[in-house]
Amino acid sequence: MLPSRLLRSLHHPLRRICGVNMSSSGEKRLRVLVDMDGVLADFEGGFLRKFRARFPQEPFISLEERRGFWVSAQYGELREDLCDKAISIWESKDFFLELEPLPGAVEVVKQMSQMENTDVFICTSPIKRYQHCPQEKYAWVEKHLGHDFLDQVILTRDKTLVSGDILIDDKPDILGVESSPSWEHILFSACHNLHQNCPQRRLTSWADDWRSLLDSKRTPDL
Ligand SMILES: Cc1cn([C@H]2C[C@H](OP(=O)(O)O)[C@@H](CO)O2)c(=O)[nH]c1=O
Ligand SMILES: [Mg+2]
Repeated sequence: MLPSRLLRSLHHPLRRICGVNMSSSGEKRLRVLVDMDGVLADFEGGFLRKFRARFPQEPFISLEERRGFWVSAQYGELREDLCDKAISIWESKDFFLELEPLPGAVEVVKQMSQMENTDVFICTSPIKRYQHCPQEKYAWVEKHLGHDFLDQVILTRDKTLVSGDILIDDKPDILGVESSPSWEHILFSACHNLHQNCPQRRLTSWADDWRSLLDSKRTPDL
């Protein structure tokens, strides 16, 4: 490990060679990965609204009764054919684009990305039926966060490959080919994970103290 004063005096490319992600003031930058569905965009609320509108005669699962990450799994348990009916909702055009932002989400992401020594990326998985979803995820970010924020979008089916200090995500188990991802997974509370006893630290909503959470990951200036 190089002494901090020497590190600070190094030019940017050399800092990179040393593997240290430092700002020009010499402080380490914090890289925050923020999930989209269930964290920024209200997937569960949007799904329920559209499911009930499209299948008004069918039984549905209220948000209070939701258990387990996969919506289609719980609908399939309710009645086998409801699994495919559920899937048809998020495979439809405009489903992802028309999701409402979760309370506070847009404001917090804007504030977070303006914080000193903080890089914010949206890290989201598209569904494999790709006709609408990937394009609509970009369009959602442009609509709610602005065109420039498109530089901060990472679409991947494997979040373990993305490097960061924290990943704020509502899915309790985030698995992939990398068995030791660089990020700490912060579980964002959602109707489907509220009753689960998960080992991760939680952010209960965007009204929760996300600033302290970020600060807890910042390493003091060397
Ligand atoms: C099928 C399904 C997808 N999703 C979200 C998670 C992924 O987005 P994200 O990574 O932004 O949370 C996306 C593709 O699976 O849809 C749910 O949240 N619940 C579901 O039941
Ligand atoms: Mg999610």
